[in-house]
Amino acid sequence: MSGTSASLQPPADAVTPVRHPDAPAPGELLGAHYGECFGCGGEQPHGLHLQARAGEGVSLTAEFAVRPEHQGAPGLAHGGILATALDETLGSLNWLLRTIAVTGRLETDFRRPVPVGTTLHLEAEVTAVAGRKIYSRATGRVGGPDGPVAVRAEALFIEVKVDHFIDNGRPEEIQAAMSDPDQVRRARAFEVNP
Ligand SMILES: CCCCC/C=C\C/C=C\C/C=C\C/C=C\CCCC(=O)SCCNC(=O)CCNC(=O)[C@H](O)C(C)(C)COP(=O)(O)OP(=O)(O)OC[C@H]1O[C@@H](n2cnc3c(N)ncnc32)[C@H](O)[C@@H]1OP(=O)(O)O
Repeated sequence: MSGTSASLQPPADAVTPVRHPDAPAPGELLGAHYGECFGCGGEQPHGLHLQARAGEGVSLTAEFAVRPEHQGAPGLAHGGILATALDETLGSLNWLLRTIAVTGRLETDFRRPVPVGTTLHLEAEVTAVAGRKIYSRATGRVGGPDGPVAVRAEALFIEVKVDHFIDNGRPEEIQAAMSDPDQVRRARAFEVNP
């Protein structure tokens, strides 16, 4: 990684991340955090349909199948779409901490082009936690889970309360989400983070 900015360096008092005891077991699919999510939602026809699987510790893997609708240059994935795949993968890590958090900063390196028709094999881990700040990194490989690195990212996520979404989201979608008891129960349970 070249030239990561200072705000992505954990402070001296940062602690090692701790996997929540109720986190999905290694190998288990995490499932979508919201059905309409562009990154992971099964009900989002335009989305990436990324599926993340819990790894050991506070890590996970995910796969992104690059389709023709993801092109930037002819036959190649758009860089912003690849950044989205990285963002979603990194965001999914917070599930293992049982913390609700949003992306504050995302720095991405694009090292190799990613052709349409290939699968991007992603892996991500939380590296440190300092108060509400969650530091993480991810890589995406082509040609298999051990293939060459095509993209890399480092990120800072910031923990938020459920009210972050209620206060800022569009009322239509918030009302729909709040009428889904599973969504509300899960979000509130994560907020308490016992
Ligand atoms: C019932 C309804 C249910 C709805 C819930 C549904 C589902 C919920 C479940 C999970 C969903 C969660 C996330 C989705 C998961 C994956 C999707 C991919 C992730 C995303 O796509 S997510 C969207 C993009 N994301 C944003 O939409 C964020 C916009 N943003 C803000 O909303 C604010 O900006 C916020 C909240 C981030 C902070 O605001 P704030 O007022 O709470 O706190 P503050 O500003 O004090 O920052 C605290 C400390 O972080 C440092 N800090 C902040 N930002 C920094 C930066 N950029 N660089 C370096 N340091 C930074 C400060 O410097 C300070 O540091 P210090 O404490 O040392 O002073």
